[in-house]
Amino acid sequence: MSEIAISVNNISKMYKLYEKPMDRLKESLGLTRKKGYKEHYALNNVSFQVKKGETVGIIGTNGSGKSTILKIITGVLNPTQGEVVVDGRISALLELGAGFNGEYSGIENVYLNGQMIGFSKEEIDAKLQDILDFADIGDFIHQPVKTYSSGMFVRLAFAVAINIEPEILIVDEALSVGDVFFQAKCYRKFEEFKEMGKTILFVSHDLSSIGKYCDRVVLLNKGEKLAEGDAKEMVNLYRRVLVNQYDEPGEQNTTQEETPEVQEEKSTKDQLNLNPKVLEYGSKLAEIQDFAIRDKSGMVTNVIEKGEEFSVDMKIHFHETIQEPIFAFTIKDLKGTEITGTNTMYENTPVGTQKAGETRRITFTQKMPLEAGEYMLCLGCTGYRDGDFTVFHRLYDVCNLTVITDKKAVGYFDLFSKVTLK
Ligand SMILES: Nc1ncnc2c1ncn2[C@@H]1O[C@H](COP(=O)(O)OP(=O)(O)OP(=O)(O)O)[C@@H](O)[C@H]1O
Repeated sequence: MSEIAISVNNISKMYKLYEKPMDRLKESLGLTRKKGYKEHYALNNVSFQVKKGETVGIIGTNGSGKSTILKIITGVLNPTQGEVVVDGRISALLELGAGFNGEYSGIENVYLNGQMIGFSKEEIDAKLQDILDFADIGDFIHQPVKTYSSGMFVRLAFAVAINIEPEILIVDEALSVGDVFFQAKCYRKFEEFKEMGKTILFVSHDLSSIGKYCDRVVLLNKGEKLAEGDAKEMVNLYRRVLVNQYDEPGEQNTTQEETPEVQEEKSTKDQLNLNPKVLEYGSKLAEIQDFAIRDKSGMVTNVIEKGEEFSVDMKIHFHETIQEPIFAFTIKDLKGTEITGTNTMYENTPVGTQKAGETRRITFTQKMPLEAGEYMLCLGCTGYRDGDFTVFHRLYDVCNLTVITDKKAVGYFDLFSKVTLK
């Protein structure tokens, strides 16, 4: 019996991107010899294997080809080149609701899905209760699925996918939808699956789950396999990709060798994943010209590990003499709630008088207590002029801050509890 559950061999997927819809029509009717399209490779010669019983993660930036490879493996999409060999019954959770018919009720869809994978009505009858219990969506199960919220959709799809006893489970991000309890239930099922020696292939942006569950990780970048290997190593490499610090082999670029000192001389903010729609506010008498988030080694990055030291720094140029400016940073969640933050006033760090034409660089260094997730960073320089509170410069949601961890906690932050047992 083969050791390999999934073998992806030199897979490429090319899309023709037409400049004008008419060009597509002309070509399909054979009316032109001119190539009116650009070739876009969603995947370019990608190969990897998944052994039976392994949990393998696929990571990569948006558009790197993660969903495309899963669709090709599950047969939803045909590759332009290459082949995929699968050994074992696959159950896949791809895009929301894929394989569901919106007009049918939840129950009808359970039967539809089961029969598509090759189960008889009797076999599905026997599994129905487990599916309904796992989905736990009450009477909605009798409603057409087009009336479901995305969370309900995922509950039902996941319940079907895992209760039909697949040998290979393929999941595309679905777990990020739905409430935390349901996610926890799904991850428990993941662990059960792993223990039963089943094969799991999953795509996620949640680097904590990748680190926790994957035996191995494939890192895709711009449609190509950049590397594959140990989860921690790949997550670290991915962090470099995220801040454009990964050099492709053969590129005349030395950023990978850069020390924090070399980075210092250049603009640091451009090494971060910046918000293109940053909102600015203030008189700009003092202007935030540059900033950075750094990990404990001093590397500029948007990704920080929970519990590790990190720093936020900014470079401020003073266009006018200002007495006692206040430098501040705030971390918000994606809903805009201020989670934490501080400033030089709260930290009892008097800044003194800054003369017109001067530039200062201020660094806040602290441990990251926040729970894994996505946050936004805001920066500010304020103060008092003639007794009135004045905003000199504020940058709202200037960049994202991703916190990763393989140690979970409940809620927004970790208490870092010490546990004693007597
Ligand atoms: N039908 C299509 N026509 C043209 N291009 C497509 C099509 N589907 C996908 N692509 C392109 O293929 C590339 C890979 O897309 P894919 O959805 O696999 O990326 P991904 O890594 O899953 O991204 P995300 O993290 O945003 O889900 C992207 O550049 C995308 O724009």
